[in-house]
Amino acid sequence: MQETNGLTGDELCLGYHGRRVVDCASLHLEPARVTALVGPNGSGKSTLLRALARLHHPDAGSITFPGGGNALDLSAKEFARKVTLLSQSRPTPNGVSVRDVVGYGRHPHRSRWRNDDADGPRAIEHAMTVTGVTSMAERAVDELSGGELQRVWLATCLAQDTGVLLLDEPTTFLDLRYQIEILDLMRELADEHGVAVGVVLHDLNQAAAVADRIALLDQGRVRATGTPDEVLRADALTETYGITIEVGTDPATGLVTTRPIGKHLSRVTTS
Ligand SMILES: Nc1ncnc2c1ncn2[C@@H]1O[C@H](COP(=O)(O)OP(=O)(O)OP(=O)(O)O)[C@@H](O)[C@H]1O
Repeated sequence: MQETNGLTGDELCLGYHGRRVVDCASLHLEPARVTALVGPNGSGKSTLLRALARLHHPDAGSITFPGGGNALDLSAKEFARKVTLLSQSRPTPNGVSVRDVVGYGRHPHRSRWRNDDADGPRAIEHAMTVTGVTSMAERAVDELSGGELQRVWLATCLAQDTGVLLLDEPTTFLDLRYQIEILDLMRELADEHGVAVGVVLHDLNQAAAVADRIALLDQGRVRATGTPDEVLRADALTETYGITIEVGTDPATGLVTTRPIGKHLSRVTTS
């Protein structure tokens, strides 16, 4: 495991056009751990992740690597060798092949004047294999389905080969198989390669299953952080989401499970 993996946002204040949307939020992404950010729409998850990826400048607070190095001091290329973000939406280039888009991930590893990225071809092939896009390598990305494209962008991030991987709703658009494979991949990257993974997930049960730690955001504040058992509490979730959420234990796995209760359920619970 690389000891330099990991990233800490401390007391981050973030806003748009003077409107504060994240208020003194701290988030510690540990090496070899998956940290899930959960919370309602608009609670600030993407903004916080984007700030950690240096795509949103903080009004206050710090972003540091283990050992105290200031993430904001690095050049863009140095930073991109350490941290990557799979964002919710990226502009899709026209007529560019899947293999070439995945190759974009190697940009931080290439010098300006010559192609000296010896690990590049292996990293690109590996990233395409684990995301299941090898069979579409020569296709143009603008001809792919939403889920196929999501996997290509994930492959691009993996090819970047960073110690910190930030993923904003990576399972969106994906069918069940690829949702589960991406969760498995996150665990593998953390467990076998020591990567610090920070991931925004809406599915609380997926978060409980994959994450070592969960941060629950509520109106721009981190309401709770800890293990899934510590954070996924019925009272806190019900208050945060504004809907009754029951919490239990999955008898098959022993994992904490959550069940939002909607009126539609009365159709099956009353007869
Ligand atoms: N580009 C922007 N300009 C102005 N306000 C923005 C912008 N992006 C997000 N916001 C606002 O910032 C707040 C936090 O948004 P953010 O996208 O971080 O929330 P989120 O928790 O990721 O939400 P979701 O679950 O819907 O993706 C929201 O009130 C949102 O409307």
